[in-house]
Amino acid sequence: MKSTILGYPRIGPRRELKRAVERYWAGGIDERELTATAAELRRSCWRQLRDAGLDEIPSGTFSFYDHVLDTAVLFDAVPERYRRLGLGRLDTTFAMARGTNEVAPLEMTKWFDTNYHYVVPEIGPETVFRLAGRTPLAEVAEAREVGVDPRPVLLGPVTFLLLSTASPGAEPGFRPLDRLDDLVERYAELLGELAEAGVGWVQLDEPALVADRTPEELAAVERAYRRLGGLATRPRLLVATYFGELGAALPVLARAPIEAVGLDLVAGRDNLRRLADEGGLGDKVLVAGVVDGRNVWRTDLRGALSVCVSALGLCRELVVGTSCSLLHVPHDLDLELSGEPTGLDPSLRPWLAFARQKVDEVVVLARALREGPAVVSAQLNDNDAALRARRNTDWARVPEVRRRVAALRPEDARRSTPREERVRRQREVLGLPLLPTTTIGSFPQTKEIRAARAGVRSGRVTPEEYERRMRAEIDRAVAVQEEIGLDVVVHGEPERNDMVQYFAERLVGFASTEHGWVQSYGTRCVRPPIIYGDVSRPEPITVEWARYARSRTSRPVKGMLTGPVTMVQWSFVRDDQPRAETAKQVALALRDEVADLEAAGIGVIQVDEPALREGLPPRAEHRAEYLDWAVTAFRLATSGVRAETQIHTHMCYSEFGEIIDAIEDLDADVTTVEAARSGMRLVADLGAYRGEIGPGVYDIHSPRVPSVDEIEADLRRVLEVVDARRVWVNPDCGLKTRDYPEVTAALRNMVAAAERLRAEITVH
Ligand SMILES: Nc1nc2c(c(=O)[nH]1)N[C@@H](CNc1ccc(C(=O)N[C@@H](CCC(=O)N[C@@H](CCC(=O)N[C@@H](CCC(=O)O)C(=O)O)C(=O)O)C(=O)O)cc1)CN2
Ligand code: MET
Ligand SMILES: [Zn+2]
Repeated sequence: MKSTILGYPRIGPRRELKRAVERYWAGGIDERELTATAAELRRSCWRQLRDAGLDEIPSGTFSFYDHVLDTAVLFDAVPERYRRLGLGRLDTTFAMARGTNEVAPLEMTKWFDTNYHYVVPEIGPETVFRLAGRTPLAEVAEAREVGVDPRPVLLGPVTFLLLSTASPGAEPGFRPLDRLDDLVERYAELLGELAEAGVGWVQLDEPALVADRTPEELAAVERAYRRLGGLATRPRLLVATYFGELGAALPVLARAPIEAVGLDLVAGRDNLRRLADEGGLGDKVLVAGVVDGRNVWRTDLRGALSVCVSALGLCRELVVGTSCSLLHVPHDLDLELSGEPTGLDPSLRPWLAFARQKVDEVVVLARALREGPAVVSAQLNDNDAALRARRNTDWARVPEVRRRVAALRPEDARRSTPREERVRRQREVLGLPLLPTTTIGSFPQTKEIRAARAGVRSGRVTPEEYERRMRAEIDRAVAVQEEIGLDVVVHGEPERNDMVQYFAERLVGFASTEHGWVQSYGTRCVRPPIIYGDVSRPEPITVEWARYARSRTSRPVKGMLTGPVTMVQWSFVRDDQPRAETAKQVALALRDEVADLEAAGIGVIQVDEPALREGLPPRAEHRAEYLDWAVTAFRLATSGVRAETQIHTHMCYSEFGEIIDAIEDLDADVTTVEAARSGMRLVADLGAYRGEIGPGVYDIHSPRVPSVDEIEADLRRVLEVVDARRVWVNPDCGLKTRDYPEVTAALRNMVAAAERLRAEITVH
């Protein structure tokens, strides 16, 4: 009985990788220096896992940007337009991720239901799969240098193709999965080389199997693993699944000619029951994912042990593992300085485990199984005490918050005036032109803004000086918008470190970290807050900033909040009550903020819900329940306002169709969504949509400035489907990652495009 993890964070405990990559992009260091930093990070990670006593250590979980992109590059699935740039491997990879002046980047989308984004590979009939590099072998050699014989991790071929999109030139019926057999041959080649290098085990990740899959897709899984399992020389194969229940894919893997299956026993609690029903794994190894890779709570070790014990009879051998890669949790709890003003509350610390601590947990569990619980009794008792303290604490429960939630009535989640009447009244008070222009909220987070924030934390900048600088930033953002002629103005969010963390720091029930960084995409990271207790709002959060912005312009100012679903989804949530309950508490805190903004004369209020789609469960059977509480939470937050107050919401993802009814159900007056980055595909779903809608016409993820013609063409496509009186003109998302010069140029073009169209449309 051994211990393992499915993957480890790669940005480095101090975000060393982020800094190095961004310096490389800026021309500050060369490729040699960048790769040296990366190699050192990998080595120190392996040493740490080795010293922790982890039995089976993964390799190949490092990436400069994204592991799905790396898989595409490894198998040479590089679209011709990037190949033509004639760049080296690393720069080609970065060009695919970020674009260049000549070529737009590949699309990027959410990795299952997480806040991690992957780069979407483009696969067509023309793609020639070829083993274009030997990174997995090189990393094995590197790990061996520090005394670790690793288990290379590869994204499995089925998940890789299911996550890919058809290349633009492909015939309408083509699906990337059609290319499975060709791709599997290249995996076979790689497995052969790894075997030759003496690699004992390889992990193939197939998380796509926890979503609903067609019989045809399951047949593809069967075919792929029959082929790979049937190779004469190959390492033993672990097929790892995570983020939920395997369902019908479980028997397929159970009978495949592979040596081990990884099951998520945290998000997929039902996996074991199903496995028992199917008669177990036979002579296969089970990697039992009992330590949660998606949350930061300390594992209930005795509970996890009993899960493992109940699984012992279902497999030949059990390996204790994490439920998924630890990519989704911060590096190391020990980096948090408790007691400092910004630090983690010391009383929370014994309840928590970050990646490094989770490694210790799997090691302890494996020892307990191997040698009996007595040998780790000290750890088990310490764990009991921490869990007991958490259960019995009184500061996580606030009776007033609970009473308020219990007293909610259905009408609290309903606006008192029907949409049509609201539209009429809002039109009167706001007096906006046809095709009103606006932005999504944030303006560039400049170096100066971040330095000011770092300064006020360290005491080098006084709070008064900080406030003065933020007001100056608001002045700047407002002046730019007025000068360009945007109809609904925002304050620009300079005072926010992050749209979730900023609110979390000001709400009771949330804790924030100093170093708890988690990769979101590429070099961009977030510090997800920790919801440990009942949530309430001690005082107004955004009102003074909004009021200030309002005093600087005669145009309507849009107040800006992060919605309850997103606050929950992008935080580490408490696991002692349903998410729905937590979301209601957050919603009520936001409802008060909405009311205060309205009272301060802010007539347009945006409540962002970019995580609404992402939270959708992978299996259809769980979706209605999720959408029900998610929609209710949003409505609780927003429905307390007068008919004249215009509620906006914003979402930045492209798969709009699937949840369009739920979005309609939010009953927001205006919804702005991502569209440009995904080629305005969502327009197809808008036919039946009744609310006002702003499909993004400017892809903010790229430094490219869209031309007036381009924006106009995108708008025309929207106007073919949606009545002009319901169309707004805005970018895909906030502008915080961009610079002022490109933002000004792009917004100018956006306003010009709106003006051109207004001039030709007559509305009756
Ligand atoms: N939580 C969340 N999830 C999201 C999004 C989002 O905005 N928030 N947007 C979507 C895309 N994801 C994104 C995730 C992160 C960032 C982003 O810009 N992150 C910043 C960090 C933002 C932040 O927390 N900033 C802090 C800390 C900044 C910092 O690094 N400070 C320096 C010091 C700065 C200096 O002296 O100049 C340091 O601590 O070392 C602040 O501004 O205060 C980054 O990685 O660079 C953007 C998009 C989806 N998911
Ligand atoms: C990821 S959605 C971002 C919404 C937020 N209001 C912003 O503009 O940054
Ligand atoms: Zn957005």
